[in-house]
Amino acid sequence: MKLRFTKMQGLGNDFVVLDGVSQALALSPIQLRQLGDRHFGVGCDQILLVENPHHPDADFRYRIFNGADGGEVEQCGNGARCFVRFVHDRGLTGKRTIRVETARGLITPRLEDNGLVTVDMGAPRFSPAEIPFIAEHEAVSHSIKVAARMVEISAVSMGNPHAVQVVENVDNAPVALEGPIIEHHPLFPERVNAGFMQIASRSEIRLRVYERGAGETLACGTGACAAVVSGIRRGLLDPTVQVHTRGGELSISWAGEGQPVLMTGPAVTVFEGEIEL
Ligand SMILES: N[C@H](CCC[C@H](N)C(=O)O)C(=O)O
Repeated sequence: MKLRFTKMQGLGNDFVVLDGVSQALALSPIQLRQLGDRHFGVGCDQILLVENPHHPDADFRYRIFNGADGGEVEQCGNGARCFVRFVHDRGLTGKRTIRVETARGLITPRLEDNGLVTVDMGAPRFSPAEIPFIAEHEAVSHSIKVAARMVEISAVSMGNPHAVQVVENVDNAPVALEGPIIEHHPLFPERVNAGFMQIASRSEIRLRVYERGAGETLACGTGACAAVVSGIRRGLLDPTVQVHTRGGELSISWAGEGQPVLMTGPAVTVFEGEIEL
């Protein structure tokens, strides 16, 4: 079948975005993997499928599939910003603040006058069962065995699971070695996104994320949220933090337990295309 798509990126985290509102779309895992393949398909970190909502309070539903394995996941921060630009630029809504149904609840992105997008990502969750993470109790951090060493990680859910560690310098952090080991760690039954955070100051971090089902990406929006939240809980960060990723900057704010995480950053349309699947 011939499929029209829009290629987008948020800080270099790139997406194939599909309009499931104007047309009914149902793609198989094989077709999703083909879309995500950078050699035999379009190529992207994630595929975003925009649909009409099921939830009565939502304007849209958006589903997220990791490009490398076609697996459906609960949340995507950079994708949420691209989603807003997509529905706005395609005239699917005249609203600038949108209620969006995701697999793990409602989020509220807003298209700002300056072209950036601010997303209320909802409140982070820390209980092991909600991550999910196999642990006796909730804690700010847990020591887990990774290769030949013990690593202190903070387990956080932004709807999707994150394990964040603090490193001296992200440029020489063991992302390639430890990322896949943490992603597939037996203590994370649904796998996990592995964050490597360098504390530059109380209001600035540098971050690299080895993403579940995608490998290291140039930026990870939910990873930035999880890193800032874990840094605040460790007493290392203030409530508003500039996050320097390899793809650019995000601003993340969190006022504390039970409060939503706010993320602000860019969303860019790269090109429109058509592919025979
Ligand atoms: N790989 C993630 C989904 C995409 C998250 C990321 N691209 C973001 O911007 O939050 C997961 O499996 O949970």
